[in-house]
Amino acid sequence: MRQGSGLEQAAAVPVYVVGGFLGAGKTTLLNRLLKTQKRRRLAILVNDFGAIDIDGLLVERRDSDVLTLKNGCICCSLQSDLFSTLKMLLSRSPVPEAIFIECSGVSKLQEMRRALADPILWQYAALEGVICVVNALDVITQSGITRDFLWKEQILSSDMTVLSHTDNLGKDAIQEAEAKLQALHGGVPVLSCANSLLTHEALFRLLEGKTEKSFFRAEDDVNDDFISLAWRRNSPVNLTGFRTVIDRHAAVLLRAKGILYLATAPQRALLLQMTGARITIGLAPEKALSDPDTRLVFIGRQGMLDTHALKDDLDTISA
Ligand SMILES: Nc1nc2c(ncn2[C@@H]2O[C@H](COP(=O)(O)OP(=O)(O)OP(=O)(O)O)[C@@H](O)[C@H]2O)c(=O)[nH]1
Repeated sequence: MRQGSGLEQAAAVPVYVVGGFLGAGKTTLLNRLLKTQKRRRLAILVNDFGAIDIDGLLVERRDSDVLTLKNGCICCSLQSDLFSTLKMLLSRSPVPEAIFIECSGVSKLQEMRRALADPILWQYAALEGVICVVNALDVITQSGITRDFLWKEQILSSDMTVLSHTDNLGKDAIQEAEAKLQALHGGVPVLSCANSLLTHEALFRLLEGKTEKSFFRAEDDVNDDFISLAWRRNSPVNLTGFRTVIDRHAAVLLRAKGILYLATAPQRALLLQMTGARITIGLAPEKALSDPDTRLVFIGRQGMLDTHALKDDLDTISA
């Protein structure tokens, strides 16, 4: 076990980056990995693109440090916050045994690599691997996302891709998705969430054996393509009105998530998840109840999602 604090430690703390497009399943995968790491003292750094911390609520480890960097992207606008948070974690006593960083869905993973390759930082916190979570349904249906520069950048900058949303797919469809990803990013392991190989041991072993990545050049301003709206309201929301507003803007919403209090059950905090056309509303984690407001984040592309119109529409929903 690692002893001592911060700068006196003998070996660098391993850092794992979990990236992937909006709603791909990064938090879900992270929770799954963390469950298998119960005995280790971990620090988890979660980056939410929106101004409200939702992912911090959804990471289930209670006995670890879960820190959130919100309202921007750690690969660019929040890079200095990333450094100061890592520095703070490394100066704790005892230091964490591993650090997981969940990127926002619009983070460029090559930029994350570049940021974490700082030679001073590397002595204390060394990047062990970059995992990119990819929604298998997007790969199979070749949805619009697969033509997106950022979607490809994230895959091409990773050491390993993990296919999510495979649970409702047959074996052939999963193999098709794996083959398409291999064709895009040959030589890099593709694991499926539904695959029994996806144990933490297998995953970490694969990351340890990774080959050095060739440098993938990212365009500089990809993150400027995205825009978010953080919407808060201190009274419950009428579900029919809410659905009408969501339907009106659905075509340009890439992602929506957050905590919702409905007029029909104002005591119950609900978790809204919307990725593409798929919307689910379920019970929110208990810790969400500490804040009685409805708080939602909506993400879309600049020039397509009209955040002012969306806000105006949301504000008019009756209780
Ligand atoms: N059926 C199924 N649903 C999944 C899977 N992975 C994620 N989801 C669902 O997809 C939605 C988004 O999952 P998250 O884990 O929050 O995705 P994310 O990549 O962290 O999202 P952002 O950080 O907002 O980009 C949630 O409703 C999840 O329950 C999967 O493998 N199968």
